[in-house]
Amino acid sequence: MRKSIATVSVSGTLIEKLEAIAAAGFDGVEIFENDLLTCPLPPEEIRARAADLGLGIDLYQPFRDFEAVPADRLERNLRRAGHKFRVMERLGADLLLVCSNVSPQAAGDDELAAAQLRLLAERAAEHGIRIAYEALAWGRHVNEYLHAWRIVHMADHPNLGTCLDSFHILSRGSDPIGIEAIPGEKVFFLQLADAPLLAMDVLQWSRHYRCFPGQGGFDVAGLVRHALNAGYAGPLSLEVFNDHFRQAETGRTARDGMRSLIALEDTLYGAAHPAVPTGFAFAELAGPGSLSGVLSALGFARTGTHATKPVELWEQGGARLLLNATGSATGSATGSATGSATGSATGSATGGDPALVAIGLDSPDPGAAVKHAESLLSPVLPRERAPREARLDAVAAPDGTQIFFCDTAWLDGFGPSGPVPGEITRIDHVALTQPWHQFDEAELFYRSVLGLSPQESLEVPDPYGLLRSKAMADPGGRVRMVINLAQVGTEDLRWQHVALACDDIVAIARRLRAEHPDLLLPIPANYYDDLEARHDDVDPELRELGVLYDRDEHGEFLHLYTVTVGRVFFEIVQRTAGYQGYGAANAPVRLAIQHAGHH
Ligand SMILES: O=C(O)c1ccc(O)c(O)c1
Ligand SMILES: [Mg+2]
Repeated sequence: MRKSIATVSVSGTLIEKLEAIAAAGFDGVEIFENDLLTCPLPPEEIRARAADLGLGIDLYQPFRDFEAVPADRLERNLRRAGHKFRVMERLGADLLLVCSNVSPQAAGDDELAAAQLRLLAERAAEHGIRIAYEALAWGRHVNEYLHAWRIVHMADHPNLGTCLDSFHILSRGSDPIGIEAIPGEKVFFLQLADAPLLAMDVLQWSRHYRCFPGQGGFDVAGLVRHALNAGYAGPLSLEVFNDHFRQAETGRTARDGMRSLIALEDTLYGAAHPAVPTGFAFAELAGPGSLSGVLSALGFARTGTHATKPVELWEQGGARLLLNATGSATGSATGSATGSATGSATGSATGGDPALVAIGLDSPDPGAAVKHAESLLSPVLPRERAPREARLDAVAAPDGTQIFFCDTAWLDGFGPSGPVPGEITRIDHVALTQPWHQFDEAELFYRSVLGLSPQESLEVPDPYGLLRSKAMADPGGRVRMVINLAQVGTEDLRWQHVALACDDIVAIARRLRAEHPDLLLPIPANYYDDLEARHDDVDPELRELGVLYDRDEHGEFLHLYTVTVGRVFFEIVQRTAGYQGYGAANAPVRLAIQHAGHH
């Protein structure tokens, strides 16, 4: 389908926006009036630049507060519209978005609204222009899409149709099934935006928190399906007002928008994800020395050294960690030695401190997984194949973390290794703090490229700010990823952690307290006083051991944390009876203690 995007969705000047939008592969744009008014070029030149870039100008918008007004205001509104029509002719745009009137002067009179919109459509027709009437969710009288359609139907003019906007429809909780009652050819335009599910004033929600489909909580694909069923054949056009997108890198946001539409089309056409990962093969930590002591203390044993690279394999139960002694941007030793070529941020951000640089995922079909990732515009990392080295398919996540799709052959590079019995059974989850402007991009990446489904979304208080957190998991709960966004004053908080699953955390905690008392994060007595006030059946030994506790409707969660080394710390977790969360209630306690250790 034709893919478009409103210029308001990305940062930059109008020309920068057009260039980035074209580079990302879009077919067309909606030009926002503000971008035109602030552009030094005349409309004819903007038109020429767009044409040179291969972009159609699919829509010009918005035209506000037109309909259902007193006669004197109608005259002024028509005069204003006439001016816009001439601008649009110079621009080569033939569709004008008119959004429903928000003014207190508007009358709640559908017949008046229809008559005046008909008049507008007649004037527009003289210029070869069509009008798409859109119900804003906060319109004074018209704020439901079917209401806007009733007025369009009543006005009955070939140059007047409706514009559907997924945000306005879904934010009000309207059922999008009603779209199927609108003749497809009368839907002149379809705007798409997702949003996190927030309980707030709808105008503020729309103007600051919209995001690309697949980054929020709306079923945007479901709505599009209704429009297609109705016979809609126009563009899918992203229209996103977002405070972060307005500041982020233009090209990157445009590409992410394109990724979102490609993923949406995959959903629409029922393309099943070709290779959802089935488990963690490994987590790779780069940075010399200090981590091996922590791993030994946690019960890991070094079981192999890579044939050609300074990388060690450490194992315990089904958990595998790679220690990469280089700690440099050359990144993962398992597959490519040139991850930096993709613009990986990992190395430079690490600055030599231990950091998590790569995640290996057990994949039912690594080749298909990487092809799918590539179709979603993820940078595929170059592969090197040294003797005895497994060929590995990898892509870069938005923050530069390398994601490897593995079959079991990757282990061959480390020579024969036997099972290492121990208390740890496997990797439970990996948590990565994202740069502030890449959080939404990371969510879309993990959802679309890996096929993970969103779980809980939280805001966690930290002593110096607020941490936004989002969890995602595969259907079997074997691959769990948590992405965090640190909004913590001036400090660049970039912690990452690997959570390790076990079946008896009390035994592990007893041993660690006895043998490595400085390794564990100390938990305040106030925490346990409160815990005992909330639950009268919690094992009192948890207090002595510093084990944290949570429960949900399914089961219990016990966990503890190590101190942080470089950017990395470890968590040990024990889930019982299908507990699905991550101990969110305890996150503020952890953050406060971690910060205390850093000051
Ligand atoms: O926020 C607004 O005013 C606004 C304007 C035009 C639109 O298409 C829209 O969805 C919202
Ligand atoms: Mg809109």
